[in-house]
Amino acid sequence: MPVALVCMSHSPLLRFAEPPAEVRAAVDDAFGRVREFVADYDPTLVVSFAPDHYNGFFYELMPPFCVGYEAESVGDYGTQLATLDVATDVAERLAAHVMGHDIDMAISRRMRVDHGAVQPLEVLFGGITAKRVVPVFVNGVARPFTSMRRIGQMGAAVGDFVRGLDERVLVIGSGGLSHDPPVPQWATANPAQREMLLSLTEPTNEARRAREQRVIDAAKRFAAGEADIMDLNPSWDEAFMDLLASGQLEKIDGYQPAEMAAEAGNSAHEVRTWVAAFNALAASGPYEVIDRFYRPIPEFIAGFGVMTARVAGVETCPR
Ligand SMILES: O=C(O)CCC(=O)/C=C/C=C(\O)C(=O)O
Ligand SMILES: [Fe+2]
Repeated sequence: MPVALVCMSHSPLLRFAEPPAEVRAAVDDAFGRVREFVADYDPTLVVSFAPDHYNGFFYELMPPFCVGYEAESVGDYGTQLATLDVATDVAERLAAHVMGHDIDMAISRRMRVDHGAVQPLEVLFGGITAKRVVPVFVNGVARPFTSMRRIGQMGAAVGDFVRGLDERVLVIGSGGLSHDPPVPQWATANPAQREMLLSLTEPTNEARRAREQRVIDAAKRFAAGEADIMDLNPSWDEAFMDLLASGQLEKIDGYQPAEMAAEAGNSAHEVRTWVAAFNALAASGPYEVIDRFYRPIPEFIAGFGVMTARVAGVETCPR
């Protein structure tokens, strides 16, 4: 059955920063095109590969990837607070399928997702309960990271399952590209931050707002050239998107975590979701990229990209 793909950056600053009008218009334009692509395709099921930012997954127990059988959002950065319409039966079968193909997929019967998973659903569907979804967490912030090759294999195993479904599946990859927002790192975290990184202690509204304000303030300083965080790396981003567009996914297998962080920032590991999504699509055959957008947007602390793709030669549009 048909498979289509949307990969897109997310940003906690989407509602809290004002890039130059021309940049905001270009992003809105790209979002408009991707919405049109998805509306034409009219998926019956979404498989969403998304990272988390210590709102649902913590160092107490940090899997490289995990399928949610049930999921609720935490409502961070003004995103929707709701229970997702998880296709539990499909999620269970997906986990069993990939585990049967030697991928040690973790599962959660009570997954929490944050803006990383929620924003694409909001942008594409106007809300997070609009479509049946299978959420797949992919660790993109917490060292150590599994190899990029393994992420590709996981994505391919998911894609192998998906192509056997009697559904119109949209795979989403959320996050990336080059960026280095102020997500605490265990090695340099203070005791209070380590407590936060370790385990879920439900933050008060006040604590959550303070946590968010720290990121919003950092973005303002970054856009003014005053923040002590890594620059965006448009050439790294374009080279990565070139590889995805070329179909040579195996060339991404060799990306090394330390080099990724050094060249593109600590949160560049979120591109793992894109790699999983493209490999899932590629399991259905050679694909073609339909649309590609990229802008380095310091106000969002993000090399901000959007790509859409579908299996080549297969008419995914019902009209
Ligand atoms: O609250 C914290 O300390 C974590 C900060 C955070 O959530 C930052 C998120 C950044 C992104 O999602 C991103 O730029 O991809
Ligand atoms: Fe993120």
